[in-house]
Amino acid sequence: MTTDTSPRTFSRRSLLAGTAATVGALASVPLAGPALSQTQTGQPIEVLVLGAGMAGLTAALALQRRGHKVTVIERQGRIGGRLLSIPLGDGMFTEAGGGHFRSDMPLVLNYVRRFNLPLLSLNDGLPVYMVDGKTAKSADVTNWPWDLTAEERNVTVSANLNRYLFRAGLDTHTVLGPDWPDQDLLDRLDDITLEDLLRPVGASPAFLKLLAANAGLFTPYAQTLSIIPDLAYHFGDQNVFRIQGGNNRLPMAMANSLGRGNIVLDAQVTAIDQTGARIRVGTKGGKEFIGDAIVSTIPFSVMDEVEVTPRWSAGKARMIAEMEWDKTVKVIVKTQKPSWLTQNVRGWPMAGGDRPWERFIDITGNEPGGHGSGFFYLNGENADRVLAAPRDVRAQQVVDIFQQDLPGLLGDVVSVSDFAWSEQPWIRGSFGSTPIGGGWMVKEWTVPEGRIHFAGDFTTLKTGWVEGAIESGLRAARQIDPEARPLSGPR
Ligand SMILES: Cc1cc2nc3c(=O)[nH]c(=O)nc-3n(C[C@H](O)[C@H](O)[C@H](O)COP(=O)(O)OP(=O)(O)OC[C@H]3O[C@@H](n4cnc5c(N)ncnc54)[C@H](O)[C@@H]3O)c2cc1C
Repeated sequence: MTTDTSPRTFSRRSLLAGTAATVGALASVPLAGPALSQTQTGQPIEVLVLGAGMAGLTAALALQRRGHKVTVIERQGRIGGRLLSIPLGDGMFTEAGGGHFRSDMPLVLNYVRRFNLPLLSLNDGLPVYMVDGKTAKSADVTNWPWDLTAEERNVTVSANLNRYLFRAGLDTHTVLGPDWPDQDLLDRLDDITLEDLLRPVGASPAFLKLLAANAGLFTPYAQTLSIIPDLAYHFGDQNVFRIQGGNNRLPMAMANSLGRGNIVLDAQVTAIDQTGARIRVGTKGGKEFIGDAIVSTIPFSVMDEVEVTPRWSAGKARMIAEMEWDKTVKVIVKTQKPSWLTQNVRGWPMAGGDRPWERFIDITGNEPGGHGSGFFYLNGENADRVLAAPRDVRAQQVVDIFQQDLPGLLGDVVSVSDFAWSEQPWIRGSFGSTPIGGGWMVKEWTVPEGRIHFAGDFTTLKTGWVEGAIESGLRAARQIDPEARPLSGPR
């Protein structure tokens, strides 16, 4: 067995199709080797990091800084995972994955600052809603045509939500803390949907529909535990940013800092064996790596393609099998101008409704180029409908429905395309989240499996957010070396 750490080029390549599934069944074999891989002797060890997304790169940098030898093994021919920027021409970029950061994301912003990356400012939402066949602008709050209660009238969706969360004993600040939730809250929020939480404290069905139009149609039916941090980001802070030239510049900067020779691309991990004194990792192309500890950021949605020896413990096998993954299709639109601004409509989101287009997000902000830029966000049945349509027309169909519903809002459309997350073989989904009653996973994902430590935004309640990915990478690094730190900024 050899450890291959030879430098690779970072060229894009077509994605490999998945291998035959090798499902890790319930464990019957006890794990060999030490329970934790941390160097009790204080000596540097060799760590294999699986996945070159934000979680993996965070862990790798933090461990390298402590003197450990780190090799990042990445399935794709590119760095960044779900930070994936796509050029739109005229110097503009859109984002297939992570699209924006907020000023209440200290870990992300500190890395952005550390690498001196320029930020664009975006507008937060001043949307138009189309719900139950009725249309109203968010700005015209006094004239909303829906059957809201007296106390829900004349205030925004955000203000209503924050009031209801307060009544339910929550708020959009505390829930973003690293130690949230405590056991009592976890037990309370585990078995209920957001609707179950908000209806008893006064939320009307009409308000819940508007909330869904703003935050995604799945929102009222999601498990409260996993949706609350998501709502806290969307409704707790109004300062929205992205990186000029593409959010993918952040993981690229981290990869450069790590040293490209420490990252092996086009290497799909298919086997992990930790029965021996050292861990062995095999890839689809026949490469083999040896190390003392693993940080795995491989999304659980594709973990069935990895053969682990010994098999996963019962808890890990159940968590991997039961975590729920969204599909999410983005329909990407470039327009001649951001003409919606003249109609007093803008931002994240710019339009929301119970329509097949679901939500349009305006990410133009102060990006140079002069054009308008945005994307439709489609999940669940809306994503299914797009995915079932012929590939060459499916994105345009979404735009056509929107143009009929809200004529003139987009102005002249220059280009339309789509990006479907369920079609990416390296993840086969967009966001992983805990199902109703899945609160037990919150502890499970923090417990290492022998010498394998888990990271990835899906191993946090900040799933679907880069802040969660970074938090998880630091957690895994500290399990290996308690002194591991980010490059700068808060712990
Ligand atoms: C549609 C969408 C919109 C989003 N919007 C936002 C947003 O506005 N703001 C925000 O902060 N976040 C957003 N996010 C979330 C953000 O993109 C993620 O939190 C973050 O990029 C996840 O990083 P990660 O390292 O945890 O996982 P990933 O980036 O998924 O990294 C996992 C890596 O593992 C690799 N891998 C998979 N299998 C193997 C294998 N067998 N062997 C080796 N490597 C493997 C993958 O190729 C990938 O590079 C969005 C995500 C999506 C999908």
